[in-house]
Amino acid sequence: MKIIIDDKIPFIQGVFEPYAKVIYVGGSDFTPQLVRDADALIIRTRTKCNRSLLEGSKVKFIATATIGFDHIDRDYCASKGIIWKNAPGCNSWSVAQYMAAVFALLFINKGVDVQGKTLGIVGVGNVGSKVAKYASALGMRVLLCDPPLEQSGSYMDFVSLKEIKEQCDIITFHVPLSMEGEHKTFHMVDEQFLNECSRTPILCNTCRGEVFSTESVLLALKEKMIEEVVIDCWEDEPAINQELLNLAFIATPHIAGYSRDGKAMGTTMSVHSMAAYFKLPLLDWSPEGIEPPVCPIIDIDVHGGRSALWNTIYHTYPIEKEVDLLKHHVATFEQQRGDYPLRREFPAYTVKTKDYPFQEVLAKLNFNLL
Ligand SMILES: NC(=O)C1=CN([C@@H]2O[C@H](COP(=O)(O)OP(=O)(O)OC[C@H]3O[C@@H](n4cnc5c(N)ncnc54)[C@H](O)[C@@H]3O)[C@@H](O)[C@H]2O)C=CC1
Ligand SMILES: O=C(O)C(=O)[C@H](O)COP(=O)(O)O
Repeated sequence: MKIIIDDKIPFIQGVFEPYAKVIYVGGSDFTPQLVRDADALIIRTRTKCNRSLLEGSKVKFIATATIGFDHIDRDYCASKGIIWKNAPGCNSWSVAQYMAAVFALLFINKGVDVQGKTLGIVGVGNVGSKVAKYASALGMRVLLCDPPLEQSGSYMDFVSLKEIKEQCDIITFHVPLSMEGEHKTFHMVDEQFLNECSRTPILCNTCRGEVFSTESVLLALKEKMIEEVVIDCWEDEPAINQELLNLAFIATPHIAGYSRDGKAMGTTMSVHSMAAYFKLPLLDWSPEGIEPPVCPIIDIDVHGGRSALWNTIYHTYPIEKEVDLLKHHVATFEQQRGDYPLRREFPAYTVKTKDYPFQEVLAKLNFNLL
């Protein structure tokens, strides 16, 4: 058996070597020649699995260590009997932590506390539901919009996209990229959407770049129809729009899901799906040696009030450093992703505080308490 694995997938080296010939390559270095005699590919979003890559190959199985799967041509795979698996939810807490870090930076840099503000969440799956949990814990009013889920009979309270546009101070998108159909998300945020926003909102895109029309968002920013944008996912990565980069309040290189925890889970789920498909004895494999945070104990001043809360979140994820890096060195977009520093999620931290209401919020954010 021959397996080709993206060389930026952590924890996986050595796992399949007892059972297969394994080759590690960069995500954009998968070629038709390389994959021709491979049985399986383990990839990330940087490998486009389509006819041009796969035609004539003997690939039977593709595992992507990501939530999104828009980089896989599902129709082509179905036509050739190629099975693929993504890693649903693997890094969803990481994206929720990213959004909490966005709210912390709004307070730290702009003095804006999101408490009492209305957050619209478009797409309430694995990521959106966790963002809702954190936002509620932080005192926001949360509106949920997910027509496919609503139509499927979900028990949640949903609102329409119209209500999101009318009522929200911040709107965040957690939808998959879909190019067609009733619930198409390609350029969901376009000129019409922006014209219909009543409250000059902050817009956040941590799902896929193509969900926003760059041109329309730029115009809306310049005309002050929206307050700010937070962009982690861009059209045409890594050749992103320089003007949008300059104007964005938060601009990061598609790393919202890059906590070490999320990466480890993506690898685990891919190993398990390979094990199930090829009947390998790896169904209970888990990664070893996930690095602890540099400063895992956070000691909080009892009288710190809300600023202590925001500083606690910022301690786990000083997102501003990543924004500065991207704004000053956009040419290294892919390298910044490849060399992403250690980020651990909230459960890897213990907070020492005697302040009871504060403890309650921290517990809802999944911190440990002492
Ligand atoms: N920036 C990053 O690093 C990351 C980005 N992502 C992106 O986030 C997306 C969402 O992830 P999950 O929540 O895990 O996926 P999910 O599949 O669990 O949830 C997506 C939700 O969006 C809903 N949806 C689909 N079309 C919609 C529409 N037109 N309007 C409103 N809702 C719609 C679906 O019904 C579903 O409930 C992924 O597909 C991926 O593209 C995911 C992880 C990390
Ligand atoms: O999981 C997803 O979907 C994502 O967008 C990833 O977090 C980004 O993944 P890679 O580009 O590293 O595959």
